[in-house]
Amino acid sequence: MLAVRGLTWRIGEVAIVDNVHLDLAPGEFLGVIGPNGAGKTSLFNLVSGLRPATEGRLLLHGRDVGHLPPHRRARLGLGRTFQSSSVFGSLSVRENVRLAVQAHRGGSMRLWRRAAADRDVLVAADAALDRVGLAGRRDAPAGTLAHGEKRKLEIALLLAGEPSVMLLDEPMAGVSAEDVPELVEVIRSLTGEAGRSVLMVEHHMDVILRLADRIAVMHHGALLACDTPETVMANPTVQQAYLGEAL
Ligand SMILES: Nc1ncnc2c1ncn2[C@@H]1O[C@H](COP(=O)(O)OP(=O)(O)OP(=O)(O)O)[C@@H](O)[C@H]1O
Repeated sequence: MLAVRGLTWRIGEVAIVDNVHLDLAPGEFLGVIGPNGAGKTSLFNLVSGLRPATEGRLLLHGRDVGHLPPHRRARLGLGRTFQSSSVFGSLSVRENVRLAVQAHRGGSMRLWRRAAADRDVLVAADAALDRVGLAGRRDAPAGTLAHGEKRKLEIALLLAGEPSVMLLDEPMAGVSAEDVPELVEVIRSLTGEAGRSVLMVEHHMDVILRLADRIAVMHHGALLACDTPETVMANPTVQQAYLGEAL
C-alpha cells in the first residue's frame, strides 16, 4: 500500500531522517515512536510532502509519489491530519467539514447538477462527523470546541479527503485523559475500513500499544526497529535508546 524506500532528509551534513525503509500493508496500523527529536515529525513531513526528501522514494499503491506536492498525494489517498490552524474558527463544525469535502471533490460541477451535488457534499460531511462522534456538535462554531473535540474535527476533515492511508501526528496531543479512550476507539474504528491503513506518531505508549499491529522505532533519524509491539518492547536496543525516558 505504502512503501518508504531509503527516505532521507539532510540539512547540511546532518541527516534528520536517515535512510528509512518502511512498508504499510492494507488495513495495517503502524505506530511510530522514538525519543524527543528522533525525527518522527520530519519523517511525516517527507511522507505527506510538506518537505522534499533529499534521497529515497515513496510508493503509494505502487506508484512513485515522492515528487508530488501534498495536495496531489492527498488526492491519491495519502491524507494527513490538518492542523487546528486550518480550521475556520468562526464557521460551524459542519461548515468546516463541508468545505473540506467540497475541496476534495472539486468545484467544476455544471450548474444543473449543483443542487444534487451540494446535497451529496452535505451528506458526506455529516457522515464524517458521525464517524468521529461529533454529529451532536455540528452547529457549534469550530473555535469553541474543546481539545478532544478539535482532534475529532481534524480527523473528520481528513476523512473528507477519503484517504486510503491516514497519517496521524500525535492525535492525542492536548486531549484530557478521560477523552483519550473515546478518541482511541474512533481511530480504531477507522483503521482497516475498506483496507484503510494508518501511520501514527504518538508519545502515549499505552495508546500505541492498544492500536498498533506493528511499531517502528526511530532514533537519531534512523529506524531502530520495526516489529510487533511485543518484540519491539523486548528489544534491548530500543530499551537502551529510551534510557532515562518512560517507555
Ligand atoms: N527545519 C529544521 N531545521 C533544522 N533542524 C530541524 C528542522 N526540523 C527539525 N529539525 C531537527 O531535527 C530533529 C528531529 O526533529 P523532529 O521534530 O522530526 O523530531 P520528533 O521525533 O518529531 O520530536 P518530538 O518527539 O520532540 O516531536 C530535531 O533535532 C530537530 O531540532
